[in-house]
Amino acid sequence: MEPILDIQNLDVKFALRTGEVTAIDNLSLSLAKGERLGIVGESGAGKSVMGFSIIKLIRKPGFIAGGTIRFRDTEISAYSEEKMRDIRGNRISMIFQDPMMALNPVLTIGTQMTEAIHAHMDVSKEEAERIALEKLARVHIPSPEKRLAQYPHEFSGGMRQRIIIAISLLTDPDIIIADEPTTALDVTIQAEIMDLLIELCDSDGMSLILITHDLGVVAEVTDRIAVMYAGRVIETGPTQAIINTPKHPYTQGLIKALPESRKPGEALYQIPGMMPTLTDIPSGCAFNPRCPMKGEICMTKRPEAALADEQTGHMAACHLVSGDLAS
Ligand SMILES: Nc1ncnc2c1ncn2[C@@H]1O[C@H](COP(=O)(O)OP(=O)(O)OP(=O)(O)O)[C@@H](O)[C@H]1O
Repeated sequence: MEPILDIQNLDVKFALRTGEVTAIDNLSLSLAKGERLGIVGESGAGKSVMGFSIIKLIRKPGFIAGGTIRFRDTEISAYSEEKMRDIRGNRISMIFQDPMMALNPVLTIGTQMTEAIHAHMDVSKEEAERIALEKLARVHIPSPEKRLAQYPHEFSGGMRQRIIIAISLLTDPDIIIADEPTTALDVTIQAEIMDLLIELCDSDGMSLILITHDLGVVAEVTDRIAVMYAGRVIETGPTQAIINTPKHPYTQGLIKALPESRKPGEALYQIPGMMPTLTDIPSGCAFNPRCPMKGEICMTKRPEAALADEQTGHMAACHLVSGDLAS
């Protein structure tokens, strides 16, 4: 299927006083229409920087140093800031962990929604209100007419996130990038918001990029997963393949660390060590200091993505998968 978003060889760097560091390293990913893609990895893997790069919201000292980003059949990586505003918050929306950050506490929900509509669409006040009501109903907010006149503090955390999703839907976007959208919410509300995102993708043909450190959540929600480590995608494939037959020792560790993998009476597993900082990425495979299966070659040669399953496109950047290291 023709991808709606296609990222090729993306490099993002930060110009620090001590020199340039690479936050996203030669990343390639594509997203099909209606597809739900999960981006997982521990803190510092580069998930958020990747999400911001897609909508070109990388601020100094960060910059996109190379690669291409195609949205539909247009290359948007070369777009000016002005042209990008037609895409951002319009065709591609991004939502974050804390809905309060995105809402103005002194304006009613109705005002914020209609302002967002007028920023992208030339419609009357009445039409803007109609769209706002329709989207609030779309995200299952009860009594939307009454809710339009209320302020953000009058809503619960879960309801505020629904409002953010409603705002992100105002322009019927093609893609929603959701960066840890439920991390601040309790588990039941988290599941409701995830169900809502699935419903919106299924019914409206919208695509979703779900960024989270929680492999358990992406397993429930996504069709495909990309696992990131130190700015690279180290494994990608259909969700079931990643969960059931992970190939990269890092992904295997993430799965072992899931609460549901714990056996009764055992302590919760933790991958030893930490994600490297950008100024200190090990040579060879960046995961080598933490890898239980490393060999000589892992210390010196960086593994390229190798196909683990041709049919599904399951790939892993590991010398075990390429056959350079005997398992
Ligand atoms: N403005 C910045 N200046 C320098 N380094 C930055 C900046 N923003 C992010 N980084 C670095 O880029 C790397 C990737 O950060 P990013 O926020 O994308 O990670 P993440 O996987 O989303 O983690 P988390 O789950 O904690 O949000 C980190 O090492 C981070 O320190």
